[in-house]
Amino acid sequence: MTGSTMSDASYRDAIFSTPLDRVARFSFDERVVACFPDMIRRSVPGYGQILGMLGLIAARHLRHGARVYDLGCSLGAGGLALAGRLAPDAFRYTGVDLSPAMVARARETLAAECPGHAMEVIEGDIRTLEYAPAGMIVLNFTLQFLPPEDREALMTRLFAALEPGGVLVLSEKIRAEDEQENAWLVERYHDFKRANGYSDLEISQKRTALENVLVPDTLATHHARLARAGFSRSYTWCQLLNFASVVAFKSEAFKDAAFEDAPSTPREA
Ligand SMILES: Nc1ncnc2c1ncn2[C@@H]1O[C@H](C[S@+](CC[C@H]([NH3+])C(=O)[O-])CC(=O)[O-])[C@@H](O)[C@H]1O
Ligand SMILES: O=C(O)C(=O)Cc1ccccc1
Repeated sequence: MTGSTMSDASYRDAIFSTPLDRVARFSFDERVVACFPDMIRRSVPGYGQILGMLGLIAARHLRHGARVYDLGCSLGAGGLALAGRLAPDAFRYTGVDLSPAMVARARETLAAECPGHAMEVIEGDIRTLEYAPAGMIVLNFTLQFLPPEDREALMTRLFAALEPGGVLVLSEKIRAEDEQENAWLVERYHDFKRANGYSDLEISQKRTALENVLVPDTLATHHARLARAGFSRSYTWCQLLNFASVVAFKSEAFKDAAFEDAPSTPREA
């Protein structure tokens, strides 16, 4: 490989910059992959900070050598962040993504950037994947793209896959319960995008493309769903405008119980 690896190739996001007769549903195709690092950094407040915290959360909560799933890993940014913080024997990374274009690029990037670390990327649907036991599961802006009716079943399966004492990190675009508060957050979010160089046309066309594709929940909905899935505790540790990140813990108390017997009702830590 010469000075610049394939993984460095990222273009400025101009996908919605020209007027479109018909705005198609947003999808993670080749065009999005080509500009994805620029798109996500200019579009998600706190994205870099949340990635940076993954290593710190893992350092505190991950059993040495345990598996980390990064679900909807896109280009493997979560894996890069963890490998930058943790020793090669501290964890085994499994990224999963449905988009073949994302998976191909993620594999190249992680192979080039994380020598010595155990990094794999699976092309698949996180709703149907057979999960191995894991010490940490990351969903960084992925659950929001699943049909709302599929979200609870996934969280229940992830709870079952987590080892006792394991941690889940769930980052999401959120909706505020109160309509006025929500409108204020969305307006300031559009200001944030404008300040990051997006035009009104880009903001409005992307908004149309994301309708019924990215469906945000409220934080209350997330916490209640996590509790129903079995998580003993969940905390919102980060919120910037209408983007937030939550950690949820599987109690050590499950150590004495068979994995399959984990109850679907919440328990105290
Ligand atoms: N059912 C599914 N199964 C697997 N993958 C899926 C599914 N649905 C969507 N995806 C994948 O979830 C990812 C969401 S992006 C995650 C950013 C990353 N986590 C990051 O930290 O850079 C978030 C965003 O673009 O706002 C895409 O790569 C989809 O292909
Ligand atoms: O751009 C938006 O409006 C978002 O909600 C964030 C985002 C970032 C990358 C892909 C899709 C949505």
